[in-house]
Amino acid sequence: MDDALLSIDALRLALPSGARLLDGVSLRLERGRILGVVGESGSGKSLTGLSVLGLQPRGRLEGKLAFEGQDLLGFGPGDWRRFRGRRAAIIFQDPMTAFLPVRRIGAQIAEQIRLHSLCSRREAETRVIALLSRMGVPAPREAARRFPHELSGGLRQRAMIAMALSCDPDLVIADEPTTALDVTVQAQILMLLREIGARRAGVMLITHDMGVVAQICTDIAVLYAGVVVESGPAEAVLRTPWHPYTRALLRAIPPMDGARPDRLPTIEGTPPAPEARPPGCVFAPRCPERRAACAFRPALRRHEDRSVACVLYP
Ligand SMILES: Nc1ncnc2c1ncn2[C@@H]1O[C@H](COP(=O)(O)OP(=O)(O)OP(=O)(O)O)[C@@H](O)[C@H]1O
Repeated sequence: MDDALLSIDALRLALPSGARLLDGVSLRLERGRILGVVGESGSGKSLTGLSVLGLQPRGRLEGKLAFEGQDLLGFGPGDWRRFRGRRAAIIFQDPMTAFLPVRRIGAQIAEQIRLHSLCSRREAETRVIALLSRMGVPAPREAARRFPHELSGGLRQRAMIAMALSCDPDLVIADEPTTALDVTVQAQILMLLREIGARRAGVMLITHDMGVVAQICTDIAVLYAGVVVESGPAEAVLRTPWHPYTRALLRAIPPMDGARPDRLPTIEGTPPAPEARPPGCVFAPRCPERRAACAFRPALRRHEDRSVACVLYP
């Protein structure tokens, strides 16, 4: 039995229309590790995170999705209610999506605490203040009494992280948690994520920012068109990327020192969106046959053409 905190194997998600959004995602996350899930827009990062919490769009989800060896695909509504918040929590990019706009922040976090643990209203309120304070929210008592729109973006984000951590989840999925924040607040949020990892929880950090990944991740999984094309310890993937797509992603980061190129290299061969692929077309990011022809885009004719993938027709 696989005893990883989270183990995903060949996960596929297809919409009723037949569009394949995830095409074989495989990754593992151990306790105390921070796994950076990277890839360009539309590669399936968020859907992978949402699937772990059973929040993916309606469609056919196949493969293996296990939490501490327990099969998540067999979960019923009651299992998901107990699992979400208590065992696993998600932090979104936009905290306004996590909070109800018409209820005070503190009341919403307290409700989450009371949903998963037997404690009085007063105990829950005390825990909310402690949590907000641990997240570095100044004047936490006052902040708890505010409505979401009355807090700055950075404070709202911390309040959402406080809510996500309120029941001490073993797994935290952070989906672009710092994208909308200025660099100082970004650094503080990354420190918080690092602390969560240090407390033996597992963190899945979904981002397109390789700089963030290099700063705090212990492991990396690179997604491309719904498939993990490369994964491994962060240092190894960053230092000696194996897949051409990973290499292209790293080349696209603006250099911090030395002369800047006039133009950053772009990534050729962005795969067509799943819904745009013709029926029967197989997307093969790891095609071992280097001579395989790609009929979809002229730029992708061969692997040698700096392309990162090929699309094969039956
Ligand atoms: N609810 C949905 N219904 C239909 N298609 C969807 C839905 N959610 C996402 N998709 C499609 O699935 C693919 C992967 O989306 P996903 O949001 O996981 O990408 P992502 O890698 O997180 O991108 P980004 O970095 O822009 O958030 C995209 O082609 C997207 O259009």
